Amino acid sequence: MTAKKINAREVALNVINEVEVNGAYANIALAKEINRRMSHGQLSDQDRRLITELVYGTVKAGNTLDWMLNQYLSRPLAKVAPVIRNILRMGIYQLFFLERIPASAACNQAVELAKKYGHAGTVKFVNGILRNAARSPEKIAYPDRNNEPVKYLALKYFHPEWLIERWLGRLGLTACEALCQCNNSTPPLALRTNTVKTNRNLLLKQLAEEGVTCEPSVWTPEGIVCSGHPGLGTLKSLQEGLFQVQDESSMLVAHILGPQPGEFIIDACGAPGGKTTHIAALMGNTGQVLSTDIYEHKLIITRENAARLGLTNITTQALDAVNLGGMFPRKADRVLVDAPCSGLGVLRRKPDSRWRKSAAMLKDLPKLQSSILNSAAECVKAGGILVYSTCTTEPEENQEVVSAFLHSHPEFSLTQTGQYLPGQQRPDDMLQLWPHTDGVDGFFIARMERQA
Ligand SMILES: C[S@@+](CC[C@H](N)C(=O)[O-])C[C@H]1O[C@@H](n2cnc3c(N)ncnc32)[C@H](O)[C@@H]1O
Repeated sequence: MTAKKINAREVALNVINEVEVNGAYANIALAKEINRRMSHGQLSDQDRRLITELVYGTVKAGNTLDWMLNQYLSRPLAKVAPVIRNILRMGIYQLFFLERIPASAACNQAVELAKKYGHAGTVKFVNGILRNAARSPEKIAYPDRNNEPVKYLALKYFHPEWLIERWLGRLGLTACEALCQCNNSTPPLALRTNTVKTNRNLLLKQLAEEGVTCEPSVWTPEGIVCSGHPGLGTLKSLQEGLFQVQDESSMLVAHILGPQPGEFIIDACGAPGGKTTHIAALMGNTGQVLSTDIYEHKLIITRENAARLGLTNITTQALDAVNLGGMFPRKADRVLVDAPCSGLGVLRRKPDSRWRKSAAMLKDLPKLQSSILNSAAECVKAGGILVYSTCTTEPEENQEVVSAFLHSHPEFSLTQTGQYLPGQQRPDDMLQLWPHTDGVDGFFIARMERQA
């Protein structure tokens, strides 16, 4: 029996609708749909690539596509039915951003979808708008870069204006533009060698044999950066626990914490265990890492990772980290607080994440981050180390949380965090990494020491 031929654009439309109408996460909804169709043999590699490109592009460029469509519409786009709106968005995305797709194909396919999901009126409407856009692309004139930089950057690079306003004020136009550009690029896949089972050279060799194009990371001694690879799930080296997927900047955190064999270490916001398993490996599978998280279902993944990597020095406990201090007072040699944060340093990882953030988060999160840090700090022994990290770029969640903590905790002092980097050291007291200047995920790390 031959597998039913599927329409890649229709699959993409269904995923985009899931994201827009039901609030699904684009990467999860897309992976689910692709896996389901692959298992039924319905998708070629070419289909898979086109669907991914259409979903990621349409979701990521949402604001710009709506602005573009409004240049050709005589009524507000918001009044158009969601499914038709998404057909239009996907159509105009192909017209303006996917050069290899002929305009006629983009229009015809959109019309076919409108026939299936709309009525005679909507078919005419979709056809009219997209053919007009294809005929008159000059109607799309971006705001002037120097006179209206916020609007220009927001539309040109698909970012919310509130975020551009923030970054523009702090970074200036050139750097802000570079950051936005970087947020639209595909990040490389980074792997952390599991040093309990192998070493980086051996793993590089095995990965090459498995068809992975990769090279050593310059940031950490166990990091590997891949520029091409087959499906991760197919790699024997993954099943054998020879590596953990983890971005290079995230790998720096455990090095800066500096775990030693035999110690007792608490990872206060530990799931799904990227840093927990790194700490445990740096301890040579000795001592104990207590990895806590508020969600038990996430700790299951931590335990699965630990088992796959062959690490037996990890225990997990579901708890609210704001209560940690009373539970393990002065018991730990080192404590890591990898706090829940806005994630503004990792926007390039998920196409819809930039549209899920709000300025309000930057008011609410610091309160939780401070409560967790204050409580977790009580677990640190005299002479012990406390590290606070986030994957965001915003001072309210980073420098300001740490400064307020240090102000109210004179028994802790900041050590020069940049000095503890495993590669090239830096003079920074608190370390802020940026995608556009450092080429890694945006990350913040501060290392503190308890005197008494
Ligand atoms: C940035 S993620 C941690 C990532 C993890 N350290 C890693 O490297 O894989 C933050 C974690 O904090 C957890 N979390 C949020 N609020 C918490 C709380 N009040 N107490 C403990 N964990 C919390 C979240 O469930 C999330 O897993």
